[in-house]
Amino acid sequence: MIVCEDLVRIYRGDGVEVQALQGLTLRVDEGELVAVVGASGSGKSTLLAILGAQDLPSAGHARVAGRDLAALDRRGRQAYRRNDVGFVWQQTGENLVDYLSAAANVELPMLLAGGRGRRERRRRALELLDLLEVADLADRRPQEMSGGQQQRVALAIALANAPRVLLADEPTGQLDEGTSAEVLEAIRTVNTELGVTALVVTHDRAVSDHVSRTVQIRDGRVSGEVVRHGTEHHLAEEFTVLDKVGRLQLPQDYVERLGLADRVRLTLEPDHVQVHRGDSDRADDDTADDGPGSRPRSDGRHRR
Ligand SMILES: Nc1ncnc2c1ncn2[C@@H]1O[C@H](COP(=O)(O)OP(=O)(O)OP(=O)(O)O)[C@@H](O)[C@H]1O
Repeated sequence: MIVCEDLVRIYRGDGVEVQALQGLTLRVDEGELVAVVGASGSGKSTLLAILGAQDLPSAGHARVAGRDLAALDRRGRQAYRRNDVGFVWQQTGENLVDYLSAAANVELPMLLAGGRGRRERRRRALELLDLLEVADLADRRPQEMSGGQQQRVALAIALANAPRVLLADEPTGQLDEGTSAEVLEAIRTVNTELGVTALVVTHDRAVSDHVSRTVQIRDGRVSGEVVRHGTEHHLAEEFTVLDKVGRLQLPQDYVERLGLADRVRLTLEPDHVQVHRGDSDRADDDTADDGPGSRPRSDGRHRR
């Protein structure tokens, strides 16, 4: 449903060049709920602006719901943004028109798209508000709601025209921890109940608890992925750069988690290299048939 291939976005200005995306590749299947997590400045908003057809990549391809975003003209972009994707932004106030009730806010995108009568618009608005557990607030205006309630209404607005894809930029950025968890669960509800493919962009790593897959980005490219099985988190892979002389930098969380320090032990396997703590036991110490070129023991002494 979402395919990004080698996306590059370079901002130029005042003789300075910023490479916000540096070859980002990402696939999200239909019906998936995926989080993109990265520190400030890692390129999250740039990615979302491209996926939202508000910006174009300097190089690479982006396809959403079967549409090549670079090929859309102005009308095509408008239709895409109105019908194919729904957005939720960080600023709770930005998602809602402050002088309209929650229900009228949800009806507005349907009114702009045309095709649905007044009763049908109202029926759908109430149905969506009900799914998001804010049906009792249908007649309230934004300032009469909490931040979490506003984000639930914002989700209903984003889904009003039944988009195939939901894009959320830091949807919990202004909320406390508990409310954030509730809003992320609400996104999960619409993902499972309506089958909408959802991409949530955030700096909050706790999002991994609420999505099936978390993609990490660093310096404008994908640096790793966490896949969730039930309550278990499995770090699927992490990418790093090997320099010309063979040095590589291990991710800090790997170093901390495994207590790697100073001297580490490398073992060459047929198709990969393992990295162990320098003081760890060698699994094969007792069984290995020491051939020529015996390796140093973990205590630094040679076997023979
Ligand atoms: N219009 C622009 N002109 C120049 N540089 C920009 C522009 N927009 C973003 N950048 C730069 O591109 C890089 C990526 O920015 P981006 O906003 O995508 O990051 P982000 O991960 O969303 O950060 P945050 O979490 O702080 O919003 C940053 O170095 C930023 O300064």
